[in-house]
Order: sequence, then C-alpha cells, then structure tokens
Amino acid sequence: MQQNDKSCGSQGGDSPESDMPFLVIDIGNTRLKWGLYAEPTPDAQLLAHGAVVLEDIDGLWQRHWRALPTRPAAMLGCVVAGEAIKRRVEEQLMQGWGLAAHWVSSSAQAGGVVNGYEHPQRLGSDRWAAIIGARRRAVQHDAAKPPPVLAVMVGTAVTVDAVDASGRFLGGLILPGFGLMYRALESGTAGLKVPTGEVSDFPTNTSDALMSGGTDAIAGAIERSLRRLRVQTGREPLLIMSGGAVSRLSHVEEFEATVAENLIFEGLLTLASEPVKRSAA
Ligand SMILES: Nc1ncnc2c1ncn2[C@@H]1O[C@H](COP(=O)(O)OP(=O)(O)O)[C@@H](O)[C@H]1O
Ligand SMILES: CC(C)(COP(=O)(O)O)[C@@H](O)C(=O)NCCC(=O)O
Ligand SMILES: [K+]
Repeated sequence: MQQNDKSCGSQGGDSPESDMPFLVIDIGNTRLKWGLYAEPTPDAQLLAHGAVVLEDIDGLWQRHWRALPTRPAAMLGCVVAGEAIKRRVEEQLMQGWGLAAHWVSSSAQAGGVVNGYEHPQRLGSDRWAAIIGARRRAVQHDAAKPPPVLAVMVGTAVTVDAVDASGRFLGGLILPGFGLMYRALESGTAGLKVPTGEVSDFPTNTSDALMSGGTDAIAGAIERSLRRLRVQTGREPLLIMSGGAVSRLSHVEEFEATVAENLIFEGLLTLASEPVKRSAA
C-alpha cells in the first residue's frame, strides 16, 4: 500500500522528461492524496506521490511539493472536504507553481460512464472519479464485453458503487468507515474502547467482537451489493477496491477483489485525457 503514511512524499525511480507532467489530487475527509504523473493519460507513469492528513494541509508545499524535480504543467483534483481546505490547497498551488486548480464536479455523463444518480451533481466527486476508474478497468478487462463492476472505496466513509455492463452507474451505498464506526461505539457506550483485536467468526472477547463487527458490517455490505449486481445484470461483476483502509478487508475470503491503490487517480487521469469542459473553481 502506498498511501498509508501520515505524511509521506516519495519520488518514483527515473523521472523521464515530459512535456506535460500532470498533478492529480484527491482530498477526502481525512487525508489529501496526490500523485504526479508523466502526462494526463490513464496509463501514464507515476513519478511521485504522497498523502497528508488534513490537519497538516498547510505544509504541503514545504514538505511535499517544493523539492519535486518536476513541475506539473496542469492539475485535476476531486475534493469532498470543505471549502476552506480546498482554498488552502489552491493557494499553495498558485503561490508555489503558479498553477490554477481544476476540480471535478460529478456530471450526467463523463469518462465512459452515465450517472444514474437522481441529482448527478450531488454525487461525491471522489466517488465519481473512482466509478470512472473502475469502469475503465472493466473495459480493459474485456473490451468486447465489459463486465459489470462494483467500485468500493474504504476511507473515512465506505462507498459501494455499482456500474452495469453498459457503463451506467446504477447507484451505491454510503456507510461509516472503520474509524467512524469505532469512534461512534466508543462515544456512545460506557464500556467500549477502540479495539486492537483480531477478526474471528465467533469472537469471545470485546476487542475481537468490535473488530469483527466492523469488518463484517463493511464486508457484508459489499457482499450484498455484489449479489444484487449479479442478479440485476445476470453476470459476474468485477470487484475493485481502494482507499486508505482497504487493507483491513484483505483477509475477507467471501469475495475476490482487485485492489487498485490509485483508483481515484486513474479516474482523474481518464477525465483529464478526454476533452471536456471543467470549471476552474
Ligand atoms: N496515516 C494514516 N492517517 C490517517 N488514516 C489512515 C492512515 N493510514 C491509514 N489510514 C486509514 O485510512 C482511512 C482514510 O483513508 P482515505 O482513503 O485517505 O480517506 P479519505 O479519502 O476519506 O480522506 C482512515 O480512516 C484510516 O482508517
Ligand atoms: C460519501 C463521502 C462522504 C465519502 O467521503 P470520503 O470517505 O472519501 O472522505 C463523499 O463522497 C461525499 O461527501 N459525497 C456526497 C454525497 C453523495 O455522494 O451522495
Ligand atoms: K476518498
């Protein structure tokens, strides 16, 4: 997993000269993740990447970006954290590189996906990017007959989003992530503390019971969505998972998942590579 450090910046091997180095940014409710790619295409080489918790957002330029040998020529991001956080990132991009920020808004159709949300613009833009990244992987999997795909993001919240074989986003679930579940249990009860337990089928102590309960809540939601998508489409869906806490599901044996560490980046690059109108916010 590449993005689990509290605040890490790293530079990948060789940095080939590129006409159009491209920065992608995903600002969630816990962390900002960034990636610098050689060009704005989905198969571009990842030159450098990092993550920072939102409390440390003001150190992005000093601690992550200032020392990069390659200057991005443009950027595209998605942000579901508040307006204030977005501004602080925009300021650093502008002051450091003179770079104007461009942010994805969810739309009725983009990147090969038709958005089935009742109000397409209200879909979280991070979900939209992940859905577009997942659909691209389904097309890559079988270009002639792409399978339906379930895009699961395990971050602050967990989202489970279904795309059918034609590339239509059918809808999806939002549930609390591991941290939110455990904090809710801790603050809502007198006797529970955040667990460091093990997952087991029939837990026999409090820590294991909490750890297993949280894992089963999320794994169960995935299993149910997977089953519904299978029934609705009559085909075996692809299951693609990503997000900072995705490794907590790695031992779940009930389903076979592909972990795509940079699923949101893949979606952002897909969007960047197609000529569409975007608002410079
Ligand atoms: N260093 C870290 N700091 C904070 N959360 C981390 C860290 N490493 C892993 N995590 C886990 O990843 C989750 C955040 O994942 P992420 O995908 O960055 O969320 P978001 O996109 O909502 O900000 C946290 O809830 C936590 O479970
Ligand atoms: C569901 C989310 C909170 C997930 O946020 P995250 O866990 O990535 O921080 C975010 O995508 C969001 O605020 N969505 C808007 C509501 C919606 O998608 O319906
Ligand atoms: K996210």
